[in-house]
Amino acid sequence: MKIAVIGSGYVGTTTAAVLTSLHHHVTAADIDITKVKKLKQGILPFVEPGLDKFLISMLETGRLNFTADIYQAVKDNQVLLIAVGTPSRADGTADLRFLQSVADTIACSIHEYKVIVIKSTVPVGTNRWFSDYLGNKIGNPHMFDVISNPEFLREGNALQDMLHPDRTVIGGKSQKAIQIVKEIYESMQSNLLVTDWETAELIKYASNSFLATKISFINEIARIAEHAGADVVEIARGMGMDSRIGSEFLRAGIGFGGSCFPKDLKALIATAKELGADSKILEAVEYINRTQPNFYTEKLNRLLQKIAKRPWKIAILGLTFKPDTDDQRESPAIQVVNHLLEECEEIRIIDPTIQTRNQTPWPHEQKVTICRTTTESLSGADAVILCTDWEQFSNIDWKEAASHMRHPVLLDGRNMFDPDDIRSAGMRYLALGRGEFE
Ligand SMILES: NC(=O)c1ccc[n+]([C@@H]2O[C@H](COP(=O)([O-])OP(=O)(O)OC[C@H]3O[C@@H](n4cnc5c(N)ncnc54)[C@H](O)[C@@H]3O)[C@@H](O)[C@H]2O)c1
Ligand SMILES: O=c1ccn([C@@H]2O[C@H](COP(=O)(O)OP(=O)(O)O[C@H]3O[C@H](CO)[C@@H](O)[C@H](O)[C@H]3O)[C@@H](O)[C@H]2O)c(=O)[nH]1
Repeated sequence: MKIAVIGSGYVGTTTAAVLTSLHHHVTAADIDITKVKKLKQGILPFVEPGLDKFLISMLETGRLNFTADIYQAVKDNQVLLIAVGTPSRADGTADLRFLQSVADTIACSIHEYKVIVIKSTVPVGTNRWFSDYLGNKIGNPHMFDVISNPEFLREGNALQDMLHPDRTVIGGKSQKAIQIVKEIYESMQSNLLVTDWETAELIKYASNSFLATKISFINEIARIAEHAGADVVEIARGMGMDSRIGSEFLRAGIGFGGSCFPKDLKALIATAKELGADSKILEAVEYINRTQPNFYTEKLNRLLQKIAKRPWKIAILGLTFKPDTDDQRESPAIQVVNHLLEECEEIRIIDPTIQTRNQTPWPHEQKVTICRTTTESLSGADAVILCTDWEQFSNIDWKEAASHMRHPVLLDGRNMFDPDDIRSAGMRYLALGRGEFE
C-alpha cells in the first residue's frame, strides 16, 4: 500500500520505518526541514535504541522516503497517517493546532478518496471533529474516511513495541476504511480491536491513565511505608506476585514524566470536566505526581540542613524522564533541579544524552554545570540524587564516590540500589518508602 506518515517525531519515524518493513511504500512528511534532511541521510534526530540501524536498512529498501512537501505526500498516497504532536495547553486541554493544520493541508491537496488515520493521541470527539472540519472545508464528506488508530509505544523501546504490539485498535464508521487499515497491519501478530471513534480515543487515555494510576498508587504506598518503617520495593514485589495485579508499573520513585502520561492525564481530566463527569481518581493521581519530586527533595533538604553548610553543591544523576531516551519533556529530574537551585551554590548534572547546557532553560543558569563523568559530577558534592535509572549508574563504585564527596549522601529517586550495598560503601542512603523516615 502507498502510505504517507505526516509528522516525523518519535511516533511518526518509528511508524514509517515499521510500515516499510511490512512491505508498504512509505512517504514520511514533516514541516521541520532540518529533521527531514537528517532523516533522509538515515540520521535519527532523537535517541531511540535500535531505530537508527533499522531506519538505515529501511531506507536501503527504496520503499521509504522523507520529505518536507506535505502537499505532494498527500496527493501521492491513498492512506494518510497522522502522527503530529498534541501538547498540553496551559489549562490542561490538548492543543490540536498541528492536527488542524494537517487538515488544512489535506483540504488543499485532496483530489481523490483518502483514508486518514489519526495516530496522534487525541481527546474523545476529535476524530468526529476532524471529519466534520475537513468535510466542510472541501465541501465533500465522501472524499475521505477518518480512522482512529492510537499508538501505545514507549520511548526507549519504540521499535520493539511497534513491531510486536499488544493490540491494534482501529476505530471508525466506514467498513471500507476499517478494512484498508486492517490490511496495513495484516502481517503483524497482534490482538485486533475494531470499535467506534470515541471508544478508540478513550482506550488510549484510559490505558495511559491506568498505568499512571499504578505509579501514583505505589508512590502513595511508599509515603505510608516510610512512616510505618516498611520497604515499598518488597511491598511492590509481594503485590506483583498476584497475577491479577501484575508486577509492572509499581516502581516507586520521583514520579512519572515524559511527553505522554502528564499531558494525557491532564487532558482526560479536562475532558471529564467538559463532559460534566467526575475524575476524582485521575485528579489524585495527578496531585501525587505533581508533589512527588518535591516530597523527595524536601527529605534531602531536612537532612542537609542538619549536616552541611549552605549553599550546597548537589550532583544529579540523570535528567531524562526515563532511561534510553534523550527526552527531557516533563522530566521529574528537572523539577528536582529547579526546587534545589535556590538553596545551592552549584548543581552538577550528568546524563548520558546531554549534549548542551541549554536543552532545558534553568532559572539560575550560572549555577548549573553539565559534567562528562560521574566522578566529575560527584566531586565536592554535599549530596547526590539519582533521578533517572540509567543502566550505567548501576555500576558506580560507591566507595570511591564517597571519597570524592564533601558529604557522602545518596538520595535514590528511583529506588535503584540495594540500601545495604550503599551503606556498606560508606554512603548515607535515602530513598522513598524504604524503612527510614528522616
Ligand atoms: N512519544 C511517544 O512515546 C508517544 C507514544 C504514543 C503516542 N504518542 C502521541 O503521538 C503524537 C506524536 O508524538 P511524538 O512524540 O512523535 O511527537 P514529536 O513532537 O516527537 O513529533 C511530532 C512531529 O510532527 C511534526 N509536525 C507538526 N505539525 C506538522 C504538520 N502540520 N505537518 C507535518 N508535520 C508536522 C513536528 O515537526 C514533529 O516532528 C502525540 O499525540 C503523542 O501524544 C506519543
Ligand atoms: O513503575 C514505574 C514505571 C514507570 N515510571 C515512570 O513513568 C514514566 C513513563 O514511563 P513509560 O511508560 O515507560 O514511558 P513512555 O514512553 O512515556 O510511555 C507511556 O506513554 C506512551 C505515550 O502515550 C504510551 O504509548 C506508552 O504505552 C506508555 O507506557 C517515566 O518517567 C518512568 O520513569 C515509574 O515511575 N514507575
